[in-house]
Amino acid sequence: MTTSPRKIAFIGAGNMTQSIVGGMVKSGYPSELIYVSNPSQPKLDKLSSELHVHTSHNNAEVAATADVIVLSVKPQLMADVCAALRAEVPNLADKLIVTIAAGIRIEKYRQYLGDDIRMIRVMPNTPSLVGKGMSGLVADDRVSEDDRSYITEAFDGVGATLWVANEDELDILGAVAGSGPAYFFEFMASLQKAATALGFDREKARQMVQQTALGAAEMAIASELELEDLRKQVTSKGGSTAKGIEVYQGADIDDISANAVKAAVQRNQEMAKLF
Ligand SMILES: NC(=O)C1=CN([C@@H]2O[C@H](COP(=O)(O)OP(=O)(O)OC[C@H]3O[C@@H](n4cnc5c(N)ncnc54)[C@H](O)[C@@H]3O)[C@@H](O)[C@H]2O)C=CC1
Ligand SMILES: O=C(O)[C@@H]1CCC=N1
Repeated sequence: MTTSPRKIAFIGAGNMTQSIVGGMVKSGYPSELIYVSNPSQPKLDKLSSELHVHTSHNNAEVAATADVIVLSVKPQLMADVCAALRAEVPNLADKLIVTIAAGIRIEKYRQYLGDDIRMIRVMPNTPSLVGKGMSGLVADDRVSEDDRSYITEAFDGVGATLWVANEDELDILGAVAGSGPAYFFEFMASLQKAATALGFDREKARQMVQQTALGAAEMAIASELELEDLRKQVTSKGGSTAKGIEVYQGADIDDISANAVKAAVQRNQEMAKLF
């Protein structure tokens, strides 16, 4: 790391923490500087045996030890978890507080943790586990340049980072990239089912789908062409792809994606009010 190493504590060891911590350790973040707390033991066992990070059942203990606290519990638990941290951890204002929870606004965390906290909201996604994450970030105006560089570097280690202008944009980024892996897996599973329905076994169907998804994503990254033009390169006039694409366009795939993203943004906004 080019920024000074810091002790970082994850509160909650669920899917997203496992992905981020796994990716961070793989990218060279020192595991002895990573702390994770969770109520149940099995997830902690996996983290300590495979990644050699510190683990605990005690949120306040790991939070007190760390310079950076990453709040990684479900939004509906956030108020209670923060209340306990506020009661039990001294000098919260001296630490950088990061949250990966969807929806909940920085203003709300000030109510939960104190008006003097400094905070960064990160919206990551699960491909962080394999170093291909996409994380959106937004900070309050108390966060220093060094804090920004530190957290950018930590999340660059597990993929790409994109700073957004405000929390409304983070809700949109979350609906596209945070939730996005689920949309792609849904689509991939549907293609797998289509191939198995025509006689392929699941394994072979999966191989052809996942390799094609990887190839398409890598081509999109490598190319300066518009995505639409890359699509056209595959679609020979009078050929087979044109027939397949006609079916997707007939079902108005643009409309489906627009509605999916709007629904997810709306839920982020609801969670901001609820939790
Ligand atoms: N899963 C995803 O793809 C993404 C999730 N997020 C956000 O990440 C956060 C966590 O989500 P997931 O990891 O998917 O959820 P999860 O349910 O897999 O993990 C939450 C973890 O928190 C633990 N937990 C419950 N009560 C606790 C407490 N009092 N103290 C400490 N830990 C406690 C649970 O045992 C569980 O291991 C959520 O706020 C979500 O909005 C953000 C982006 C993507
Ligand atoms: O479904 C959720 O609420 C979280 C946020 C983005 C992905 N998972």
